[in-house]
Amino acid sequence: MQIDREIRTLLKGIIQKRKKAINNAEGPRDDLLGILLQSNIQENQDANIKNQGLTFKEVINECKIFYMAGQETTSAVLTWTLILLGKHQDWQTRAREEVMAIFGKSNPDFCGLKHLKIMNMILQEVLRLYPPVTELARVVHEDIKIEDIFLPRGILVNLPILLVQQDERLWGADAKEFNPERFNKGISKATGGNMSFFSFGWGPRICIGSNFAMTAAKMALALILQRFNFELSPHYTHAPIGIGTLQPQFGASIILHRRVGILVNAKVFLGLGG
Ligand code: HEM
Repeated sequence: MQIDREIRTLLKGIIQKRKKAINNAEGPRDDLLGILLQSNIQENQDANIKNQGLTFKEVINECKIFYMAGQETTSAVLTWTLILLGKHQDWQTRAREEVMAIFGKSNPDFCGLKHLKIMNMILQEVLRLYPPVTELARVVHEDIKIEDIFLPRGILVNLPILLVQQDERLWGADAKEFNPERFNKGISKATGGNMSFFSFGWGPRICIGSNFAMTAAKMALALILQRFNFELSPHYTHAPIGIGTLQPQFGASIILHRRVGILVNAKVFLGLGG
């Protein structure tokens, strides 16, 4: 695959540059790439810890995973949030009022983000309706019976996140509608204790970046809400498609109206399609 080759070449260049900097006692060592490389350097230097550190290939793979798992997913959530808030102006207003009450015109900070309850409800609802990862797969390693379902060893089980999270039997008649209010009293109240909301996965392999992703999404959204009113362009066509992550197939045209001073209109194009 050409894209894979290109990504690897690109990453190799970045990694080798950093490795050189580390060898010359320059550049940070305590960020993610620095830590991964430290492990690779030890693997190469110390024969006693062979196979305990990361090989160069593994460092490249980790960088790839973190980019794909971290960047694509969070940007997809932000895209869907802008689409939904562009459509549901009442929730956009509520979110902005909350942001202005907490931060005013100051830059949002980490501490204040924790108090954004309405925004949290909105993001949960976006994650429920448009989970960036739409399904998970698990291989069954030994025969197992779950209630009256028998799963033989070796089969592949698909966990359809998107379908479960829009199932009327679990979420009620308005399951397919955008209603952040359902998360007003938290996730367990919204799910009624069912395992019906797992956009970040579940169990031992649950997403390790979920808090980081929520913080990044809240920060970006707070900055946007402070500065712009926005609406969906009349040209927007609703067509979610799963390619790696769940994306708006024809992109998301959003019309921004600057909030300070004279209103200045700007159009941004998010997601796929152009
Ligand atoms: C809204 C954003 C995100 C969503 C919806 C999401 C979703 C998921 C899901 C569903 C899994 C579980 C995969 C499985 O069980 O097979 C997962 C795993 C993972 N996520 Fe995220 N993720 C997000 C953001 C991030 C961020 C920001 C990072 C890193 C900075 C990250 C890093 C990872 C990693 C490394 C794993 C693999 C964990 C393991 O296998 O033990 N994710 N993510």
